[in-house]
Amino acid sequence: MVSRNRSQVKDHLGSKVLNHPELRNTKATEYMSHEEKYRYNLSRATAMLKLIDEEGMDVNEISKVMSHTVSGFTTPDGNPLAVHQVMFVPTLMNQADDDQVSRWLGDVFNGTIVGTYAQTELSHGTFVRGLRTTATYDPASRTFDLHTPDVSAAKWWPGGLGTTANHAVVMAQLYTDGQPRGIHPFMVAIRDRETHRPLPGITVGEIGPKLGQNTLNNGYLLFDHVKVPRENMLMRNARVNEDGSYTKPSHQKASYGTMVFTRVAIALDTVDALQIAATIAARYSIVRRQGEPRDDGQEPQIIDYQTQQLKVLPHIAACYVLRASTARLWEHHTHVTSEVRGGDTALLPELHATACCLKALVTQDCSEAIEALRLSCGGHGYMTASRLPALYAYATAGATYEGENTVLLLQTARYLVKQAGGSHAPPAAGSAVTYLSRPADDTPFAVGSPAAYVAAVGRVARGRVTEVAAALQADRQTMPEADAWNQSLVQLVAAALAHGRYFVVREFAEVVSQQSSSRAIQQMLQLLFSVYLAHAVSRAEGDFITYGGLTPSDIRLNRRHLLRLLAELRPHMIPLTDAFDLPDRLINSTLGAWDGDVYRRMFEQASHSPLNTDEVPASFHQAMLRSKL
Ligand SMILES: CCCCC/C=C\C/C=C\C/C=C\CCC(=O)SCCNC(=O)CCNC(=O)[C@H](O)C(C)(C)COP(=O)(O)OP(=O)(O)OC[C@H]1O[C@@H](n2cnc3c(N)ncnc32)[C@H](O)[C@@H]1OP(=O)(O)O
Ligand SMILES: Cc1cc2nc3c(=O)[nH]c(=O)nc-3n(C[C@H](O)[C@H](O)[C@H](O)COP(=O)(O)OP(=O)(O)OC[C@H]3O[C@@H](n4cnc5c(N)ncnc54)[C@H](O)[C@@H]3O)c2cc1C
Repeated sequence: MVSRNRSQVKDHLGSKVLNHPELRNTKATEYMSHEEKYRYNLSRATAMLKLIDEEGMDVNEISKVMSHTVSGFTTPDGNPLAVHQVMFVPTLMNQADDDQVSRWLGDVFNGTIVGTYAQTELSHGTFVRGLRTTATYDPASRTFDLHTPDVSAAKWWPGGLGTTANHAVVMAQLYTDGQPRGIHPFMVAIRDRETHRPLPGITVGEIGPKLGQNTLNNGYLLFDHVKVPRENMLMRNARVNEDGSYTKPSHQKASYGTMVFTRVAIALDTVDALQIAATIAARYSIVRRQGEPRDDGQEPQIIDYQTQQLKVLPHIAACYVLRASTARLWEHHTHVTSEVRGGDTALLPELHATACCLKALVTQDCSEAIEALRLSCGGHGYMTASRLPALYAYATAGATYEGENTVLLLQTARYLVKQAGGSHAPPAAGSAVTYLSRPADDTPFAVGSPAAYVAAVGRVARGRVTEVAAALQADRQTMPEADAWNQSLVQLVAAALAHGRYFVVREFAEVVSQQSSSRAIQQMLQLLFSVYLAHAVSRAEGDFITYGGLTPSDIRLNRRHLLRLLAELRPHMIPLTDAFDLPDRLINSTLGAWDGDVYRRMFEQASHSPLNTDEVPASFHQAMLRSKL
C-alpha cells in the first residue's frame, strides 16, 4: 500500500469495508441509546483498525484512512479511535525518541495501548501556554509529578478519553530545576491495561452529548499527584536529564507539531464531507420536480431554477478546487516534516501559517456550503436520513477543534504582517508569500479570463495584508502592542482569509495548466475554475472594488457571467459528482442514491421509527390519556 495516493487508499479501503464481514452490514443508529451507539461505533472502529493492520499500512496511510468517505460509513456517529489514530500515534512517531518508539509502538500496534491526545482543559483550549496541568520533575525519584491544581484545569475534550483510551499523551507545564519550561508532552497510563479501571490518582470520564459526532467519546481527566517515570516525557525534541537539567528543543514550538499535522489532515478530510453533500444535493435536485408545469407538461426539475443552481453548483466547483489545494498542502507538509526531522526548521513558520489558514478557510467554506446544500434539499434535507445534518455537524466541528478558526487565521495574519513589514526571515524560494514583496500584479480585469481573476484575488490579498500591516504599525506607535493588535483583529482575519483564497486559486491554476491528459478534461477544469472564481468575487464584491481593481461595472458583469457559467455547468453536474466515485452505501442518504429512488427510500426509513411499531404506541395511553383526566 505504501506508494498509493490518498484517493487510491480511499477507493481500496472503501471496497474493502463494503465487503468486510464485520463492517459491510450497517444498522440505523438514530434510535439507539448513547451507550448502544458507542458500542456499535467502537466495535466497528476496532474492526477497521484490524483491517488497517491486515493491510500493513504505515502511520502516514492510517491518516489517509481517516477519509470521511470511509470513516463516515464505518463509524457514522464519530470514531472513538480517531484521536488515537490521527493524533496519539503520530505524536509518538514524531515526538518520542527512538528508544521510546521501540518501547511503546509494539503495544500500540498490537492494540494493548490505546491512546488519546490530552491538551485542552476546561478553562484553556486556544491559549496553549496558559494550560495549568503541571509536570514537576523530582531528580531523587526520577519521576514527574502530574497534577491538576483545580477543576478548571481538568483536561476536557480529548477524543476517546471518555471510556476508550488506556493511555494519553498529556500536554503539561514542565517544571524542572525549579524553573517553568513551558508545555511538553508526557506519555501517561490512565487505565489498567487488563481491567480498564482508572489507575490510582486518575479521575476520568465522558463529557456528554454534543451537536454531532457523539461517539468520538470526548472525555475529562484529572490527576492527583500521579507519578510518571522520567522516561515518559517524549524526548525527541526537548529533554530532561536524570539530574533535572533541561535541554531545549531545536524549535521553540516543536511540541506543537502534532497540531500542524492534524490541521492539514482536517483540511483535506473536510473536502470529503463536502463531496458527499454535493453529490446528495446534485442528485436530489435532478429528481425533485416542483412548480408550475412547463410546456412538456412536467413540473420543472428544481435544478433548473437559477437560484437552485447558485445554491448547488458553486460548491461542486469548490470540491475540485479545494481538493487540489489541500492535497498540495499535504505534500508540502510531508516535505517540511522530513526537513524538520533532519534538523532544518527554516520552512516550519510558513508551513504553520499555511496550515492554519487552509484549515480555517476549508472548514469555514465547507460547513457553510454543506448548510447551503442542506437548504437546497428543502424539508427533506432536514431529515437525519438525508445525511446532510451529520455532514454539517462533522464539518462545523472542524471549525473549532484543532485550533478555533479565528485564532488560526490570526496566526497566519501574524506571519503575513511580519512578511509585509520585512521583520521576518525572507521567504524561501517557492514560498506562498513572495507576492507581498513584489509590485502588485496589474493584469487588467476581464470577465472570462481566469488569469485576470487570479491576479485580482492576489491584489485583494496584497491590499488587505499591506493595509492592516500599516494600520498595525501606526497603532504600535501610540498604544501597547496588545491594544494595537486588538484594534486590528477583524482586518487581520480578513487579510488571512484573502491570503488563503489566493493560495487556493494559485494552486488550482497550476493544476489546470499542468493537466495534459485530455482536452475535454482541461476544458471542464477551466469551467469549474471559472465558476469558483466568479463565485469568489460575488461573495466579496466590496473587497474586489476596494483592493482588487474592479469597477462597479466589472462587478455587474461578473454577476451575469457567474449565472451564465452556472447554466453552462448544469448539464455536467451529475457526471461531475459521479466522478467523485462514491458508492451509494458510502453516501448513505435517502436523497443521494444513484438511482434517484428518493421517495421509496424515505418511506422505507420511516418504517424504522419505533413509534410506528404499534398502531397506537403505549406512550399515548401513558402520557396523553392521563393528561386528559
Ligand atoms: C485524517 C483526517 C482527520 C480528520 C479528523 C477526524 C475525525 C475527528 C476526530 C477528532 C478530532 C480531531 C482533532 C481535534 C483535536 C484537538 O482539537 S487537539 C487541541 C488543539 N488545540 C489547538 O489547536 C490550540 C490552538 N492554539 C495554539 O495552537 C497556540 O496556542 C497558538 C494560538 C498558536 C499560540 O501559541 P503560543 O505558544 O502562545 O504562541 P506564542 O505567542 O508564544 O508564539 C507565537 C510564535 O510561535 C509560532 N508558532 C505557533 N504555533 C506554531 C506551530 N505549530 N509551528 C510552528 N510555529 C508555531 C508562531 O508562528 C509565532 O511565531 P513568531 O515568529 O513569534 O511570529
Ligand atoms: C468535537 C471536538 C473534539 C475535540 N477533540 C480534542 C482532543 O482530542 N484533544 C484536545 O486536547 N482538545 C480537543 N478539542 C478541544 C478543541 O481543540 C478546542 O475546543 C479548540 O481549540 C478551541 O478552544 P476553546 O474551546 O478554548 O475556544 P475559545 O478560545 O474559548 O473560543 C471562544 C471564542 O473566543 C475567541 N478567542 C479566543 N482567543 C482569542 C484570541 N486570542 N483572539 C481572538 N479571539 C479569541 C475565539 O475566536 C472564539 O470565538 C475538541 C473540541 C471539539 C469541539
